[in-house]
Amino acid sequence: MPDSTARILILDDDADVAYAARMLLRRRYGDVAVLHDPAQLHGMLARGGPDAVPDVVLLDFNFTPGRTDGAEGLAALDVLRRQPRPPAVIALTAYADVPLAVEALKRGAADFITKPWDNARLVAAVDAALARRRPATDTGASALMGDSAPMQAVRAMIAGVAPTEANVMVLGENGVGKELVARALHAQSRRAAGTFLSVDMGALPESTFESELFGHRKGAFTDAKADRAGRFQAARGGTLFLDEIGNMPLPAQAKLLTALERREVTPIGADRPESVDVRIVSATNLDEARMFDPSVFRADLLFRLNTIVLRVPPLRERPGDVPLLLRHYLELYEAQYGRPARAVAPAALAALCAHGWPGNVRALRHACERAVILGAQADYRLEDFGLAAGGAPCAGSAVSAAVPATLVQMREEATLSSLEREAIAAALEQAQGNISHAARMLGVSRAALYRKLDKHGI
Ligand SMILES: Nc1ncnc2c1ncn2[C@@H]1O[C@H](COP(=O)(O)OP(=O)(O)OP(=O)(O)O)[C@@H](O)[C@H]1O
Repeated sequence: MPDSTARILILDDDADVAYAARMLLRRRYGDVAVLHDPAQLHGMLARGGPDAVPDVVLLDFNFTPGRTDGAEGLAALDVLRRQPRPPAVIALTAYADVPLAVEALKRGAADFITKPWDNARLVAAVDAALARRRPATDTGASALMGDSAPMQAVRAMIAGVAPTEANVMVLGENGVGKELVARALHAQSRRAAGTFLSVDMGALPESTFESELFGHRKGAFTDAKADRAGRFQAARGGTLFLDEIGNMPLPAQAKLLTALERREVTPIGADRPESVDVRIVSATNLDEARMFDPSVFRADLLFRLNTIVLRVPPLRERPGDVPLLLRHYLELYEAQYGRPARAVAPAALAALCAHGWPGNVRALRHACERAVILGAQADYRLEDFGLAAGGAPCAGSAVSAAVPATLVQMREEATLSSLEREAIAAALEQAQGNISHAARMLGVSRAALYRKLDKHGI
């Protein structure tokens, strides 16, 4: 498949060769640049920024007339391989020089091609190099399900905004899929091969905020036993997802603002700042009126973060997505628990589509898991999902009982782990999918609850 976002660089001193390669490749790939001298490569890399390093480099090995030892190309290859996100390099050699090609492969080239090349072979080599460099990701838009008009609009907006460098603020209630949207933005961006790092801003204690985000130097404070990179440095070249941004204390907001304004951070104990190249995607479940309240959020920080605002609609505004999501999560849990595939009874499906879903897709997911475990009929009935008509959990259902009551319902086969899982599910139900509230109910931090959600696959 041609990749219209791929960036290719041809580094060859022979203008005719470079022209021919460019004409061939620009029909398939987004951006095909040509340089004639390795010295120009240094200039390009020194400029920095996410576009400085291409995805694939077609690299000639001899530049000075009369030279055939390949040393200039090998030196350029070493420079490229030392980049934080090195491009895939395809060695071009005019001499069918096998020892040189082998040396290039040993030093990290992805492939080699001899000149004059076969067009189909060159395109295949570039495609293969790109595929290896961009790992397939299923956490992007494909995981963001829903064909309703509002979700199609969200997807179209992701596709439009992702390739830009604009900071994006994702707004929406708990459980609507804000993190999935952030991941899709990253997966469809030019930074896709870089890191996607998620930070729960609401859970960062004020005392360690700076060290967590910006890093510290050994000895900067009593516990600083070694240098430590912050999240900004760790996400270099990638996307930093600042989740629950609306829960940040005001002093922490001031520090974040300074970092974003200057595009540099100073680790605690360091005497000079470090520039950081990250794209910021942030998210909050606060509504816009709250975000514009200066006692909650600094306006100057808000304007830095919300260059683009992407609203993810609550599930009740897109009931057309409910059948697809039900099918997806029922099948997922049927497979996980080894239960037979069952259909949702028509009356139950109608009621589930009309349900308010206050905890949004996360609550639907939990309801599906409950139905798979507890459903005892040939098809799923409404009561299997543990929901009441208004959107609140059904009174008297096991998972909607208060957390301690759930814990008291000790069954013979119950393990500590299964009890923990039930307690978490019950707390999430009661908190209607609000992670902060559920964490408070369970007496753990949000970060700890997220770890437990991961552990239990919730
Ligand atoms: N459109 C969707 N398709 C499939 N699964 C979804 C979708 N939206 C959300 N989910 C699932 O719902 C759960 C919650 O999603 P996510 O964490 O992205 O929501 P959130 O808005 O970031 O929540 P919170 O505000 O509570 O952090 C996850 O299990 C996610 O996989």
